[in-house]
Order: sequence, then C-alpha cells, then structure tokens
Amino acid sequence: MKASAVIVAGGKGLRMKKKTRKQYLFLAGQPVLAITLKAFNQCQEINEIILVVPEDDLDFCRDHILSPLGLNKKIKLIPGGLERQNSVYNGLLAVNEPVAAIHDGVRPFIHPRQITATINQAAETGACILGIKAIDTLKQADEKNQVEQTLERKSIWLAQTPQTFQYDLILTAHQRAIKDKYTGTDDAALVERLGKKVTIIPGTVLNIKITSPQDLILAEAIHSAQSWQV
Ligand SMILES: Nc1ccn([C@@H]2O[C@H](COP(=O)(O)OP(=O)(O)OP(=O)(O)O)[C@@H](O)[C@H]2O)c(=O)n1
Ligand SMILES: C[C@](O)(CO)[C@H](O)COP(=O)(O)O
Repeated sequence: MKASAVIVAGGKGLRMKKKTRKQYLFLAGQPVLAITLKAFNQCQEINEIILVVPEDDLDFCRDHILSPLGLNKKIKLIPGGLERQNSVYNGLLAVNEPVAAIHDGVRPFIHPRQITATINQAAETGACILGIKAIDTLKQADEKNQVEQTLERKSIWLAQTPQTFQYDLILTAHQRAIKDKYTGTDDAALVERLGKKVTIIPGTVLNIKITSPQDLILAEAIHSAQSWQV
C-alpha cells in the first residue's frame, strides 16, 4: 500500500527556549528535521513527503534543509498554521495517496519499519498509531499537586507518531473538528470522536519528541547508540 507522509514542522518550539526553532537545531551534525525526513525517505511505502513548515521558513527549508538532502521521493513544501492541528490539515489537503502517515518533524528516531507497520495496519482497519505502554505508576492530582487517586495503568498508552489513517477518514475527522471547533493534541483523537477504532502498535521509548532542552541531551545519546541512522 502506498502512502503520503505528512511531516509537521510548523511550530515555534517555545518550550525549547532557544533562538533557533527546535526542528532546525543540529543533532549529531545535522538538523533534527533532516534526520526525520531521511527516515521517511527510506520507507518504501512512502510515495510522497509533504513537509509543513512555518510560512516564514519556506525559502529557508527549501534551500537549507531539502536541497542539501537530495531526497528521492516527491516532496511538497506547505505553509503551516497557528496550531499543530491547523498545520496537519494544511498538509492533508496536499495528500495524493489513499493513506496518510502524520509525523512530528521533531521525532527523528522513527524507524522506517515502524512507519511501514502503521501504514499496513491503517490500510486494513482505518487508523493506527504508535504508542508505548505506561511504565510508571500513574497519579491523578489536583491543581495544588495533591494526589486524588492512583490510576489503573494497564490500559494506559502514551501516544506517539506516526499516526496513520486512510485518507478519507482523517480528512473527514479534521473537517468535523473544524466544524465543531474541537482541538485535540493528536490526530487520533479527532478520529476517536467519530466513533471509529484506532489501533495502537507498540513503539519504542527511543521515538522521543524533542520538546525541551534536556531532550537534546537525550537525543544525542540515542543518536550515538543507533546503528541504523544515517
Ligand atoms: N503550529 C504548529 C505547531 C506545531 N507543529 C509541529 O508539531 C510537532 C509537535 O509539536 P510540538 O512539539 O508542540 O512543537 P511546537 O509547537 O513547535 O513546540 P512548543 O509547544 O514548545 O512551542 C512539531 O514538529 C511542530 O513543529 C506544527 O507543525 N505547527
Ligand atoms: C501528537 C503528539 O506528538 C503525540 O504524542 C503530541 O500529542 C503532540 O503534543 P504537543 O502538545 O504538540 O507537544
């Protein structure tokens, strides 16, 4: 099954507290976003890569991220929106395949095999995301950090990306969210609220989202431990 990748890198990276947006920060000598793009370029099922970046950065990304990489897939560069959900929607409008794999540009440690696994499952059942099972004990607390209860963790998963969907389903889910003025923190949530099933495939703890400064230290360590990364 052929799929489009929608790589969202249209954010400001405010939690990273750096002048340079986190998607362009260097990790082991190359921009974080470039490492992510290479993983999708290596995935056989991906027919086209739709890269969503801040509108102001379109020229920068064309000249300094995409040109030096010389990827061999069809690439579309699309301006992002105010929130992640808006950026995903802009990217989805450019999709030309029956399946779309949506991925955070700042999750560089995604393995091509895991992208393929989500594509195969989504092609069959409609929606598939990567996730990891909660390991720590889960506490629910009030606004003063006073524990209210200990949650049953065996059914709790932490959602990652890629989040991969049959195209018609994810487009409908986004359009319904726009109509209802609903904002979710991931794309699967928009599909769940349509009453559709989303399958979770176990990912790995290495597929981190680079969010705050300490993630960069972790990312350098992961990168040096990965033999499959180029
Ligand atoms: N308007 C936005 C906001 C986020 N993203 C992308 O969505 C992914 C996950 O979002 P997050 O880690 O929250 O990134 P930022 O919004 O950039 O970070 P922050 O919330 O710290 O500003 C990132 O690859 C980010 O670039 C996007 O494409 N468009
Ligand atoms: C989509 C996501 O990466 C799944 O873990 C996450 O929900 C994005 O959240 P953020 O608020 O943009 O950090």
